[in-house]
Amino acid sequence: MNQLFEEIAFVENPLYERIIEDIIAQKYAVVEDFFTEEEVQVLRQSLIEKHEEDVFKKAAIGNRVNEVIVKSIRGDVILWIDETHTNTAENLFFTKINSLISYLNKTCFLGILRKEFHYAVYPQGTFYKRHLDTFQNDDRRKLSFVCYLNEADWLADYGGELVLYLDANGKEVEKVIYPYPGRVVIFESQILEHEVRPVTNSQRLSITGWLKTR
Ligand SMILES: O=C(O)CCC(=O)C(=O)O
Ligand SMILES: [Fe+2]
Repeated sequence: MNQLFEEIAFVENPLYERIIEDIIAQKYAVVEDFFTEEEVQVLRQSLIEKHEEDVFKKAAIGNRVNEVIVKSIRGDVILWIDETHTNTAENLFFTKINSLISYLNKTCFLGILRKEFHYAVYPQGTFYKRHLDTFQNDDRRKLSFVCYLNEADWLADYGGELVLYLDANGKEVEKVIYPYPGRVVIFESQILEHEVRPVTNSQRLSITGWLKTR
């Protein structure tokens, strides 16, 4: 009876199915409609308010217990989001993230138990050199998630492209992704090297995070 109930309760989600198919086929997914336009606006406002409070810190490399700040590698400033003290914007963000996680765990047995997310601001001239999102002796990050919160009139020539380095039958190819507002990129943290190219115009805004096994 219980089992029957669970089978009826599972509703296929076309958006999540598309994300899963793309990640299986190409190790990444780019989604334009993960959040609604209003949600993107609310999240962007939340980032801007917190950034104005001057609580962002220079981003480090290495994990949280072993971090160093190296501006020649990355120049963004970040603020970790505490899921136990969320505002309305962060609440709606985590509602969607949690729904994705529960879907992934049900359909792909990914075993995602933890997550971590931060706001990020890349001031003009900053970048994040080519890297992998996993650390030595720490392979808990499974999927990387980025949502861009730039202004609606963000142009391709403002820089700040995310470049994924893909393998095409042994040959490396670049997948260039522009940080247009609302765009979400999800990719395999342990496989895809990537970089953020220098930002040439004002500042580049985003939320970045990781779905982790423990
Ligand atoms: O903002 C992006 O497009 C990617 C950021 C990134 O690679 C990171 O924070 O590890
Ligand atoms: Fe990264």
